[in-house]
Amino acid sequence: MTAPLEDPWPAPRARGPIDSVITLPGSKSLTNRALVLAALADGPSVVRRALRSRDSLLMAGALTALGAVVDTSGDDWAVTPAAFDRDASIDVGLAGTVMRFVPPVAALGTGLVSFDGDPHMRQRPIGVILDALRAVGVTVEGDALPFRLHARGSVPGGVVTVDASSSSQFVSALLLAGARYDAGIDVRHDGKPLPSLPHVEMTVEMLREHGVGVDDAEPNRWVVAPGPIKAVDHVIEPDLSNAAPFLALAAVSGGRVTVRDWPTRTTQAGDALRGLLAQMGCDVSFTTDGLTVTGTGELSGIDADLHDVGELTPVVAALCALATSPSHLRGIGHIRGHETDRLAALASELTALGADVTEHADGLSLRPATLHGGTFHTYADHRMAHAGVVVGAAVDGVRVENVTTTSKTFIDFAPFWASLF
Ligand SMILES: O=C(O)C1=C[C@@H](OP(=O)(O)O)[C@@H](O)[C@H](O)C1
Ligand SMILES: C=C(OP(=O)(O)O)C(=O)O
Repeated sequence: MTAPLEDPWPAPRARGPIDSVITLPGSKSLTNRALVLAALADGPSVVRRALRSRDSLLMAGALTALGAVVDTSGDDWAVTPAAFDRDASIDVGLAGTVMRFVPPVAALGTGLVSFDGDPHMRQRPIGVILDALRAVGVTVEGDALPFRLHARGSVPGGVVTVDASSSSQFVSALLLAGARYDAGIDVRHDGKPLPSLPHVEMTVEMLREHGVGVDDAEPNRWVVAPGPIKAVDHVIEPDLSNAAPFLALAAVSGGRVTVRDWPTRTTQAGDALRGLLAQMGCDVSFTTDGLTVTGTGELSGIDADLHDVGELTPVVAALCALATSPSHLRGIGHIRGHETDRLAALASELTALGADVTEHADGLSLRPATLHGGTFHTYADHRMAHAGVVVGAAVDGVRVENVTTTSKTFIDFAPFWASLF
C-alpha cells in the first residue's frame, strides 16, 4: 500500500529543465470504445494495453453487470460476449463514456437496467440520448440520472434526429450499438455545430474495423447498417490527451519530454497538441523514441478555436496563463458540461493564483500576469488537476486539492508526475 497523498498536494516545482522519456497509459476513449464493441461482437476478443483507470474499470464493470465476461486481471483484457439477460444496476461514476455509451447497449438485453453515478454526474447532459432511445423504440424512465430502461431483447432502430451540440458522445453512443438494432440506425444532428468531431471519427473508424457499414458521406448524418459486429483484437494507443501536462512540462521548464509510441496516424483529439505547442513556441518533432517536445524558453499566447479538442482546454489554459503574450481560447462553451464547468473553474482557479483571465460564454481570454502560490481546486476533474500541476511546475507554492481525482484516467498520476522532477 502506498501512503495517501497530502491534500492539498504540494505540486513539484521545476528548478531546471526537465528531460524525460515517458510511457503513458492507454487512451480512455479507445479503451472504452473497444470494450463496448467487444461486448457486442460475434465472438471473444482481446483489448491489449487497455487503460486501467476509474473510467475504464467502470466500463468493464457496466458490461459485466449486463452479462458480458470481461477479464481485467492483466494488461490485456479478454472480453467474451454473452446474452444481456438480467436486471442490472450500473454505476457510471463521472465517466461520460459510460453514462452515454452503455444505455444504447443495455437496451439490446432483457431486463430492467438502472443507472446512477457521482453527485456531479446528475448535472451532465444525458436527456438527448434518452429521448433518442425512446425514438428508436426503447422504454426509458427519467430524463437525467438516475434513470432506468426496460430492455426487451431487441431495438427496432431507424432514423433519429438529435441535437448533439452539447456532446459528441450522444452521436458516438448511438452509432456504437446501432448495428445491432433491427433496422440499424440513421443518426442526424440538428443544432449548433457538433463539438469534438475527432471523437465521432474515432467511433466510425473503429466500427469499420469491426466490419460494420457506416455511411458518413453527408455532413451531420451517420448511417449504420444493421448486421453483426465482428470480433477484433485492439492494441490501445497511449492517451494523447493525457500527454498534455507532460508535454506542457517541457514547455514551462525549458526542457525536453518525449512520449513513447506516439502514433503517426491517429483519430485521437490529443494529437492536436503537436500544432498547439508549436504555435506557443515549442519545438515539436517525431524522434526514434516517440514524440519530443522541447521548450525553447519562450512561451507565446495563442488565439485558438478548441471546439474539436475541448478536452485539451485545461492544460492549454494553464500554459496561456504563464505565457508572455495574450491568448484567446474559443469555441468551447460545451466544456461547461464536462466533469465540471471547466470555463468557470479555470477562470476562478487561475485568477486565484494571480492570472488575468476573462470568462466568456464560449471561451477564455488570458493576458500575461505574475502568478503566485495558493490552493488550486479541482472540482473532481482530472484535467483541472493537470492544469494545477502545470502551473505548480512554474510557480512557487501551488497546492493542488484532491490530486487523486486524476485516477479517472490515470492511476497514480501524482507519484508519476513527481518522479519526473
Ligand atoms: O467520445 C469520447 O471518448 C469523448 C468525447 C468528448 O466528449 P464531448 O463531445 O462531450 O466533449 C471528449 O471531450 C471526451 O473526453 C471523450
Ligand atoms: C470530458 C471528459 O470526459 P468524459 O469522458 O467523462 O466526458 C474528459 O476526459 O475531458
